[in-house]
Amino acid sequence: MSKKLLKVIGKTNAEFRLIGEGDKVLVGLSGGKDSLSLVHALKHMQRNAPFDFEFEACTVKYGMPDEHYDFLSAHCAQYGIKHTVYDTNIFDVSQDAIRENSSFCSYFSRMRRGALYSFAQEGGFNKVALGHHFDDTVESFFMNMFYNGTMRALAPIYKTGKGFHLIRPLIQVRESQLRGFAMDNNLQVVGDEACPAMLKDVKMPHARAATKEWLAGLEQKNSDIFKMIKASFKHIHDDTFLDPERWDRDDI
Ligand SMILES: Nc1ncnc2c1ncn2[C@@H]1O[C@H](COP(=O)(O)OP(=O)(O)OP(=O)(O)O)[C@@H](O)[C@H]1O
Repeated sequence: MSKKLLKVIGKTNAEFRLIGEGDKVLVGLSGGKDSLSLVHALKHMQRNAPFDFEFEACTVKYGMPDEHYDFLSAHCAQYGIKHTVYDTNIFDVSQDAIRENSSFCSYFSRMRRGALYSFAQEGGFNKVALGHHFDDTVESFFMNMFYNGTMRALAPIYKTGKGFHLIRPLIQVRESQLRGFAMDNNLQVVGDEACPAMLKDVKMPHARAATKEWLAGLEQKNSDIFKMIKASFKHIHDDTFLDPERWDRDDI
């Protein structure tokens, strides 16, 4: 893993106090480049950080036909990472739960999150880590603004109310850095074939793809744009908007 990538992850960990002494962390491992990078980054952190923590990985299996994660378990075993494939019937249940042409992405993501949380609770983990990166949070920010009418991004850490925190150690890493890591190391990654929606006759989510494309176009014209967005995410003047709750009336 490049020093630059590890430095960003270490800095994020310190800045938002994500993982510390005595933590027991469960990593949601899809097998995609992001969560695979995450387990390797945590392995590095475990060897080098001045604090001790435990972590293991869990892959939620949807119960689709031909859904196998043996190579992922073998990969984890090779690097001494404990990995569990958590069997669910999410795919079967979804046949009734999702109407044709309705939003499947949020459904599967919600169900998957529920399964991961159950596994975390059963195993006594105090943190659950996901592989979201900086491009994800920027896309979510603009999608929330353009399609949901809210200003929110993806939090680096939050308390779930289920007895553990959800953390995103890669939240300041660019997606291209993770793609580079996977390619440089010839990692076999799980792609879209692991997405249950691929087997269903439902609408594909265009909003994220469109937002990604829009941002890529902007970055082509101004290569500093993501640096500027990151700076702006750290300098929020929340009393300059139109939300009355953000105003301190005594101050005006
Ligand atoms: N089947 C799964 N089992 C466990 N965790 C998962 C699974 N699918 C996704 N996750 C977790 O949720 C995060 C966000 O999921 P999403 O589908 O948006 O992934 P992604 O952006 O394609 O990332 P990745 O490259 O890790 O698949 C992943 O990075 C991973 O930590």
